[in-house]
Formats: sequence, structure tokens, C-alpha cells
Amino acid sequence: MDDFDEEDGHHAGGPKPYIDRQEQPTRVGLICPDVRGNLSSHSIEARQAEFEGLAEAIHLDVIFSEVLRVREVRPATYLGGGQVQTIADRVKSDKLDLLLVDAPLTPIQQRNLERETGTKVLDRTALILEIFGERAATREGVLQVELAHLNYQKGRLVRSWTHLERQRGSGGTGFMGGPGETQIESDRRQITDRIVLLEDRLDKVKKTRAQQRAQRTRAAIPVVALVGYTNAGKSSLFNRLTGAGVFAEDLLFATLDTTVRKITLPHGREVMLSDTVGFVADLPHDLVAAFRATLEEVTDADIILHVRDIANPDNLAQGHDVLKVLEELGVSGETTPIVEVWNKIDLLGDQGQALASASPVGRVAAAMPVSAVTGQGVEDLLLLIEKTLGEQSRTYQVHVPHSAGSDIGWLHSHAEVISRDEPTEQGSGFVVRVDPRHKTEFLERFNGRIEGVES
Ligand SMILES: Nc1nc2c(ncn2[C@@H]2O[C@H](COP(=O)(O)OP(=O)(O)OP(=O)(O)O)[C@@H](O)[C@H]2O)c(=O)[nH]1
Ligand SMILES: [Mg+2]
Repeated sequence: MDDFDEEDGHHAGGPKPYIDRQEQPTRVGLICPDVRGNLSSHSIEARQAEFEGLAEAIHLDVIFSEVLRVREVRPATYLGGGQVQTIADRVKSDKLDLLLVDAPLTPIQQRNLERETGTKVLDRTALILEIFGERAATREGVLQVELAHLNYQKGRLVRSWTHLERQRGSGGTGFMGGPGETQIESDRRQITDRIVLLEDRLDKVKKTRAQQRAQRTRAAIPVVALVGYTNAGKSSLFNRLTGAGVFAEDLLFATLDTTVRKITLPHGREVMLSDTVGFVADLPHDLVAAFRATLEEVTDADIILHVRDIANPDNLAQGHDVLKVLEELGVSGETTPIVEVWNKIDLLGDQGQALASASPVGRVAAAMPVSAVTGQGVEDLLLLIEKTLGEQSRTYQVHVPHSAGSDIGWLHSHAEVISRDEPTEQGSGFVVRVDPRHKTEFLERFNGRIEGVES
């Protein structure tokens, strides 16, 4: 793939997916604990359906999926004793390879559950990391996932699970059937070393990206970032707007890497549109942190398009989850205009009624119902993007003397030059459009030479 694999003799491609497609599919049981007093805004049905979707995202064979009422979380096993026993029986009778629990399990809970059920147990975070591990394609994605993986793994003693161990062979850093217990201590030291190494490499990746972004900023092309819950339709919309063939599928976390394409808005203005990784409820902190480099497209965006699957009954709670992740990234409706895209309106029975009762989450600049599949509303969305950008930028008339060559250069690289008068002896008059991010510098540089402003 690239040089970094040889560099340190580590395995290629970061955490290896443990599923061997030659072998039989992994038989899993899903447990969705419904904890009393839990303040989740998602309905338990939505959570369960999503958890099944996550398992299917890496093609696990879901043998059963059950909601278990938990009156009180037990520190030792999370679930109640009777429940654990029932599950253990089920593991045997259904010949399960793996149990997935939709909860944040402590390392101790995970170990005890594994011991008492006699099978490998993974929690929600581990499953999400496993999906990301399988999906990561670019060098950056691989680095980020591996870093998140290692940070998660560091605090856990991973029990060897011989069957999986045999399936996946040796040498992976994935924790599905991770290293044997005897190795753990030395592994832990290696993990820490590797974390330092990865962070260093990600820093370099970040610098490259920063340079690329700086070039775009200099070219004054605004960035419009698509964000949203996984499966909301970001990539479908991206493809419709750009004609690009980005992978879009009914699959959670279909997209992992950011893709950027230039598009032209109806009145000729160009913007960079970026498609990004989807968010999900309880996205592991380490993962958000690790993906910061990729998500810098979002933190730097001039406009955020928050894509919501308006036909999903759970979409309001999903919308709030997205705002939470954005907040972790330091982005909100206060810092960046957010336009909500209410996608999948083709799936609504009574569109008028459904949309009348829909409402934006958080502070938004505007909302636009669309269908990425039929194209309905998409043209209006482009106009809305143009208008929102226009509201932010201002048009100025400035006068620049011939001696100030560098100022003319600055205008061409940082602003949009709309027109230039015939030069006179005193210099030239320009009409330029300036984005908010360049406004301060513009006002300082052209102080005293601004002859008119229009918004
Ligand atoms: N009916 C309908 N389906 C849609 C629409 N937009 C997207 N979809 C479907 O929704 C599924 C998810 O679409 P994607 O574009 O992959 O969603 P995404 O937000 O990029 O998902 P991730 O990359 O997994 O975060 C696909 O099966 C799409 O065909 C729409 O407007 N109407
Ligand atoms: Mg996508």
C-alpha cells in the first residue's frame, strides 16, 4: 500500500478485520439492554434496529437480537444474573461465536460476561471500531482507526478466543480475538509505543491537509460540508450534486473518508463540497478525536449541510446526536451557518403533513426538504446554499493605486474580483466580493480606500 508498513515491520493496513470470508459467517447474538431510567432520546426499537444494522454492516450473521430490561446495571456483569444464565444457554444451543452488547461495558464486565457465557463479548464501541477498521481505505483512515483502536484496547486485557484466533491468524491489532493473555503486558508497552508513532504520523497527515486547505482558502473557494447521521443520505446527495460515484449504500458507515469536489452553484459561484463520515449515537470519544483530521473539513466549513433522514421516525434524536458530535468538534450554529437538509421526502406518505410537523434541531440558518434519489428540491437547495453564502459575504468597491501591486494580487487570491475599471493615472477601481473569513484582513489592508459597500 505505502511505505509505512515496511517502515516498522508492522502488519499492513492497520487492524485486520477478523472475519475470514472463506470460513462460515460468524454467528452472533445481539443484546440491547433497556436500562431503567436511561435518558436516551432514542426509542429502544430504534436502538435495536440500529444495532442490528451495525452488526450487518460487517456482515455478521445475526442469529438472535433481544431487548433485555435492566433494572439496575450490575458492576460485575452489567446484566442480571438470571439474564446472563439465559444467554449462556442460548450461546450453547445456538452455537454462537460472538455476543454483542449495545452498551458501554467496562473491561471487567466484558471479561466476566465472556467467562460466564463462554463466548467472545464485544460492546458497542468495539463493534463500531471493528466496522471502521474494515472500512478504512486511505492511509489516513487506516491510521485514525488504528489509533482509536489502540486507545480503546489499552485499558483492556483482551482474552484470547481460540476459534477466532485461528480464523484470523496472528499479528493483528484488532481486538476481536486479540493477543493471548500472557502477551498482554508486553503488548501494552508496544501499544503505547505504537500510539506515539501513529500520533506522529497523523500529525504529518494533518499538516499536508492543512496545506491543501490553505491553498483552497487562498483561492477563496468556500467549503460546504455534508454532515449527518449514518445512512441519512449524505453520499447520495453528494453524488447527485457532483455527479461523482461515491459509494452510497444502505449500510451503516458506508463512507469513512472525506471526499471533496468542486461544484458550480446556479449563478456561477464555485464551492468545494465535502462528503464525510456519518455520525452515530454514542460515537466513541477516541474515534471522534482520531477522526479530527478528516473532520477538519467540517470545522473549517463555510456552510454545514446537516443531512437528516426525515422519513426515519428516530430522526430527531439522530439530529441531536449529530449536533453533539459537532459540538465536540467545536462547531455549532453560532460558529458556522447550518442548513438542514431534510432528505428522503420521497418516502413520506403525506409529505405536506409530515413536513409541517418537522422541526429543525438546534440553531439553523434554513431548512430544505429534498430527495437525493428523485432530485426533488435539490435545485432549490443549491440556490439556498448560494443565498446563505451571499448573506455572509459582502461586495466592496475599492480603489488601488498602481504602486500597490501586492494589494491587487491579494484581491485576486483572497477575494472574488467581480469587475475592474479601466485604469487611470491614480490607479484602478475594483468591485470585489469578500467572504467573512477574509473580511478583517481586507478591512485592514484597504483601510481608507474603500469607496462603497453592498451586502
Ligand atoms: N428513498 C430514498 N432513499 C435514499 C435517499 N437518499 C439516500 N437514500 C438511501 O439511503 C441509503 C444511505 O444512503 P447514503 O448516501 O449511503 O447515506 P450516507 O449518509 O452517506 O451514509 P454513511 O456513509 O453510511 O454515513 C442508501 O440506500 C440510499 O439509496 C432519498 O432521498 N430517498
Ligand atoms: Mg456516505
